[in-house]
This record gives sequence, C-alpha cells and structure tokens, in this order.
Amino acid sequence: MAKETIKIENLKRQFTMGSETVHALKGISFTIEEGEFVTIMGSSGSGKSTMLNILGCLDQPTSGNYEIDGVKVKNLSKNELATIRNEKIGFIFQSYNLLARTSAIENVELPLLYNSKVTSEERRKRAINALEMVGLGDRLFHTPSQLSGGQQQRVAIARSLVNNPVMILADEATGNLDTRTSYEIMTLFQELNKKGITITFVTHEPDIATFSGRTIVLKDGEIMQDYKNHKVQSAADQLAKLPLENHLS
Ligand SMILES: Nc1ncnc2c1ncn2[C@@H]1O[C@H](COP(=O)(O)OP(=O)(O)OP(=O)(O)O)[C@@H](O)[C@H]1O
Repeated sequence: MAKETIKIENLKRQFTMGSETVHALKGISFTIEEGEFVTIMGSSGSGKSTMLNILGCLDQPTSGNYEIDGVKVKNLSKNELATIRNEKIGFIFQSYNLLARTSAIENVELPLLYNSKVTSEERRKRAINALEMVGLGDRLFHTPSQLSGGQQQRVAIARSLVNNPVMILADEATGNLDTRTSYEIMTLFQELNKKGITITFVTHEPDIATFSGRTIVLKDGEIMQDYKNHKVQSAADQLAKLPLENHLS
C-alpha cells in the first residue's frame, strides 16, 4: 500500500464570532497518498482557506485528527508546528512571497537557514540544484524585480523544494499569471509530480483540476465530491495549442 502523506479524519473547524458560531469545516475526512497530485476546489466561502491553513499547520482544527507524514499534528506547540511546516511542507502562494532586493539563490536558500545541519556550501549547492530543476539555472543572481511573474513563481517553487518536503502545498499558485505562464507553471508542477513529488493545489479555478489526478470539491465546509481524474490533461499540450499572439515573454 502506498504511504499516506496526509490523513484527515472528521476534521472540524469552527469560529466563534460574538454569539454566533461559523462552521467553516464540518467533518472532513480524506487521505492523500505519496505521489498524488490533488486539487482542492470550491467557491468562495466553501472552506478552502480554512483547510489550507490546517493542512499547512498554520491553524489547528477544533476537533478531528490530522496527520502529516505519520506525525499527529494535534496538541503540538507553536514551535513544533513551525518545525513541521519547515521540514515537511513546501508552500507556494499566489503572490510568490519572495524577499525583494534579494537574489533568487538567496531566496531559495532561506528555508535551509533554519536547518543547522546544512553547511553554507551545501545550502548553495541545493539552492542551485532546485533552481536548475525549475529552469532558472541562468537566473541565480537576479532579484525578483528583474524577473517576470512566471520566473518569480519558479523561484518560489524552487524554494518550496529545497528542503525535500513530503508535500507541496500551493495556494492559488497561478492566480496572478496570464494563460500562457499558468500553463508553463502547471507543466512544471506536472513534471515535478512525475518525479514523485506530492502536490496539493488549493484553488477556485476548475481549470486547474483538469491537470491533476484527483479533485476534492468543498462546499459549505463539506466534501461534495472526491474523484480521480482518468483523463488528466497535459499542460504542455495546452501550452503548445495556444495561438502565437498570446506569447508575451
Ligand atoms: N477567522 C475567521 N473567523 C470567523 N469566520 C471565519 C474565519 N475564517 C473563515 N471564516 C468563515 O468560514 C467560512 C469558510 O471560509 P474560507 O476562508 O475557508 O473560505 P474559502 O473557500 O477560502 O473562500 P475564498 O475563496 O473567498 O477565500 C466562511 O463562511 C468564512 O466567513
């Protein structure tokens, strides 16, 4: 049996606002196996951000269980949660979240600074490797303002990979990008997934789901659908089909 990277059981999250209780997640259960590429989809207010915050160990559920890579997250202290985040999860955000005026290579090295076991030479080597993996081997010393949006997102993807996380957690990662660049980034995600990297992509865009092997649809804090996609689209093929006038870069 494949290894379970994520295991969630009857997860609930509620928020108290004055006398009112908002049930953002109402008892969610699913597992994500190592090597899966899963889209978590839902319209505004369905509970995606709440789910993402819990998956990313940024928030704790009100009740239920959450395990990542066999570690039970419940009852961990803030420091322990920070360690889990740093060691096990590679985050990718819509707005890249790179440090301005800091080179690509230094941005990618950042997650390794907290790891005292990694020497500065090793850090540099791993950052170069990660940047080469995302096709930016020739942009190591560029700062974010010297890079296009797609390239900045590639730096963020390299940063997410440098710690060898058990899962990449993407939050609307193509939300700021034009169609062509989105397909380029989805092509990269598909390549990384082929190499065995587990990806969870949280989005409100149904298009994204066509590129992943499985879709979980949330509605009003519940799972409405959880299905395997038997006809995964190739983002590279979609890219090739785009008319040339869309070529901006
Ligand atoms: N901190 C909070 N306090 C109170 N209610 C909250 C809080 N966070 C989320 N909620 C409520 O929980 C529900 C789910 O919100 P959530 O942000 O997870 O949805 P979403 O699917 O991410 O929406 P969007 O796509 O608009 O970001 C909403 O009704 C929201 O108002």
